[in-house]
Amino acid sequence: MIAAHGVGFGYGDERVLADVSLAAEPGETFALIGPSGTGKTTLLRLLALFDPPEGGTVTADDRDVWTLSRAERTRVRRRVGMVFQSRSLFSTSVAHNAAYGLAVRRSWTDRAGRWLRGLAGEPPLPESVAEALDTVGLRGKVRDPASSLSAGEAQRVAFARALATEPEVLLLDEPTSNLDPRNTALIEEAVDAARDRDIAVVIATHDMQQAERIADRVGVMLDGTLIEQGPAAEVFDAPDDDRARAFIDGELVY
Ligand SMILES: Nc1ncnc2c1ncn2[C@@H]1O[C@H](COP(=O)(O)OP(=O)(O)OP(=O)(O)O)[C@@H](O)[C@H]1O
Repeated sequence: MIAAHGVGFGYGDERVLADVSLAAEPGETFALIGPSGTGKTTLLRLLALFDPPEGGTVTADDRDVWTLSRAERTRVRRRVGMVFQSRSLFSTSVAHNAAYGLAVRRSWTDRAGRWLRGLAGEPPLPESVAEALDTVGLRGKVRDPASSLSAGEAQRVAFARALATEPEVLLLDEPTSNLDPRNTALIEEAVDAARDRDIAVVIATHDMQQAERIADRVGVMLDGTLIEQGPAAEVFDAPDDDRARAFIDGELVY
């Protein structure tokens, strides 16, 4: 649904992305791997429509999103969920945090919004919120204060918040950095569950083993360029590009 076509981007004088093309396909996990500072987050921001590209286009359903009206672009943005590296939760309950994205996206006057503002009495939680909390294994903690969660649980709530909006595209920026193996496994299971629901997942990760575990396709990013992309098995086993091979073999140290 969302695709970047030859996009470039820079911060001030620093050019960060050059001629990058990537399409998020439904029911597929695309892992963006590469050393720190090579532009993975910047590319995710373009796919999330936070920033317009400088050169190239970002399309949704084959339409250049930056030529759409603001209202149309907002509608496209609502079809995209994003989980950032730093998990920022409100100091309210797990349920409130998990429902927040849904309420903002739909309307503050629908059931989720009314409930969030304390107008709808006790939950039943909106169904997609309950399902999302199930997916990340936190249904049992709906009433707990978010401040009582471990870092791993907090990241799982952030994931549930994005999933509860029933996005068509899920953009994940290092969702398991600094997490223990159990929380990492739970997030990876949730990524697989999202993919199985036909969501297009794009995940930036430093963790090559993680990419091997969960990705259908892989893109190797170096110095702001996707130097190699293709089916995970092909990229890992026989990359065409020498620098991609060196990075995958752990020889390219930044
Ligand atoms: N808001 C910003 N203002 C100025 N420079 C920025 C900004 N965000 C990122 N950069 C620079 O752009 C480059 C690419 O950063 P980016 O965060 O996209 O890389 P990354 O591959 O995601 O890195 P990491 O894996 O460490 O998250 C870096 O040199 C970074 O310093």
